[in-house]
Amino acid sequence: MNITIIGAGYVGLVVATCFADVGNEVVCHDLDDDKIARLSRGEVPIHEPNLAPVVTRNRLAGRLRFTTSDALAIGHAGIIFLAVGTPPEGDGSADIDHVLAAARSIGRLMERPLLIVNKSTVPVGTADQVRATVAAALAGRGVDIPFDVVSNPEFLKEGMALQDFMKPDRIIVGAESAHALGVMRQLYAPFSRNHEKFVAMGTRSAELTKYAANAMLATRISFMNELAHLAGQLGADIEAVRLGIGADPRIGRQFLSAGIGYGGSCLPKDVRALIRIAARHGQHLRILRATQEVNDAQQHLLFERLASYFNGASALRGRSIALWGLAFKPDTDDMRDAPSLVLIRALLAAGATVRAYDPVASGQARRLLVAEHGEARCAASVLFASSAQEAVEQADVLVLVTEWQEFRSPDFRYLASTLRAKAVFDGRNIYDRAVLDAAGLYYEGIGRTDDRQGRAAHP
Ligand SMILES: NC(=O)c1ccc[n+]([C@@H]2O[C@H](COP(=O)([O-])OP(=O)(O)OC[C@H]3O[C@@H](n4cnc5c(N)ncnc54)[C@H](O)[C@@H]3O)[C@@H](O)[C@H]2O)c1
Ligand SMILES: O=c1ccn([C@@H]2O[C@H](COP(=O)(O)OP(=O)(O)O[C@H]3O[C@H](CO)[C@@H](O)[C@H](O)[C@H]3O)[C@@H](O)[C@H]2O)c(=O)[nH]1
Repeated sequence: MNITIIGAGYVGLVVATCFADVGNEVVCHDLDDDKIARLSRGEVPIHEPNLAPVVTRNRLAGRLRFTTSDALAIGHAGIIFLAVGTPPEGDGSADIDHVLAAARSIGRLMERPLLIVNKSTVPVGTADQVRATVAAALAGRGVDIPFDVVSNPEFLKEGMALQDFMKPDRIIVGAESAHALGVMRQLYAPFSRNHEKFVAMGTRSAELTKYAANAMLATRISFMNELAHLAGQLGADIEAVRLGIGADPRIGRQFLSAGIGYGGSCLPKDVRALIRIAARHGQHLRILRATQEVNDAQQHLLFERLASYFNGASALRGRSIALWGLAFKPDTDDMRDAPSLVLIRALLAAGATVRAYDPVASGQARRLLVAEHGEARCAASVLFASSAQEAVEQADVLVLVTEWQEFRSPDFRYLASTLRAKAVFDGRNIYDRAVLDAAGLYYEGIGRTDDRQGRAAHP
């Protein structure tokens, strides 16, 4: 089939690549000249494991093309996916301007019947708005060309995007016509071979399903983070509790890891957007508000622990804090809503300096911090190290922020010899207190047995 994807970001590029890889003729369109130029000459602008070779083989086979021309993109296919950004507005509502702008272009340029498939995460009722926008543009041209609008939210995770798309748990399709549903079934047949993954419903249910899924995931995380505080105070270990409850199939093992709060481009923004959607309908989503409140506090936890360890935030002035990991999770360079930024901002405000290392996200982090603090302040306060080892040299303490594979088994004796205050704060519970004790390092995790939580710990 001929398919067009509008938006070549973390989602659009993966969707375009995977559809091309199963034999479709795909055109991927973006407004960003630089992104399209890089993609057209074979560069993949995001860090996503295993994506680059699949982009390359499909590009070289001629099945995957990139363009900034909306006329070319819209003329290419009978199926057009919208995978543009839906960033948060000031009050947390999802901004669907990019979605509606793409819909207007389609209405202005389409010359034949179309299936318009929305993949962006959008408020309930957006499919109806897309339909109205396209219809208005057609009416403005004085033409009547049939089209359908389908909601097909995406559930891929960054860092695992290719396999999530190629082997999805479910394919949610909200459609109001049997014809649209039939085309979507055919399109997704290669990804749904071994068991039925296709779940058909109305467009509004599909739109809500996306928010409901992310809200549930966020709530599990906040629940575990809140429980971790209790575990720490009671002398229990949240990691043991996690294993214990995760063994119950009604609960399941995934998304129970306590840490420094959920971040990324989706969970924080989608929780806030769903709260706003409900508020507009007079509903106060109590559970979700608590989820967000716990998460906001959790993102500040490591700073509070550090302040407490040094006997007060004012004692952080002049301290050098090493950070391992900047991205909101491993295997991505995405810094959107990364908890590391909350920690860095607080450390800089307290007068500390930061030595940060991330295998791939340092460039994005630097851009964001320079935009916030200016080039000179950033250069004076944050060193972007080129290795994990360089980050800890001359640092007082180490904070593990992102659980990249390469941080899992460090030389603790080396850390004990190089860290001036000989302390490790583990924001992801990946280390074993006994091993650090043996190496002569002070250890604090999140809700671990014997966490002293910084109480007068530093001599
Ligand atoms: N990132 C994820 O893991 C993920 C997963 C599932 C769903 N989503 C949802 O998918 C959507 C896209 O997310 P993303 O992370 O890929 O965003 P992104 O910011 O990485 O990419 C969006 C792209 O759309 C382009 N764009 C904007 N308006 C355009 C227009 N009118 N025409 C052509 N291109 C246009 C931008 O230039 C950008 O390259 C969002 O609604 C997001 O919530 C994201
Ligand atoms: O047990 C856990 C699991 C995750 N996290 C944190 O939660 C955040 C989000 O992680 P994850 O969900 O793996 O990453 P995303 O790529 O943001 O994916 C989420 O958001 C996407 C965009 O909507 C959805 O498509 C995915 O299904 C959904 O998992 C990260 O900061 C993680 O560190 C935890 O703290 N504890």
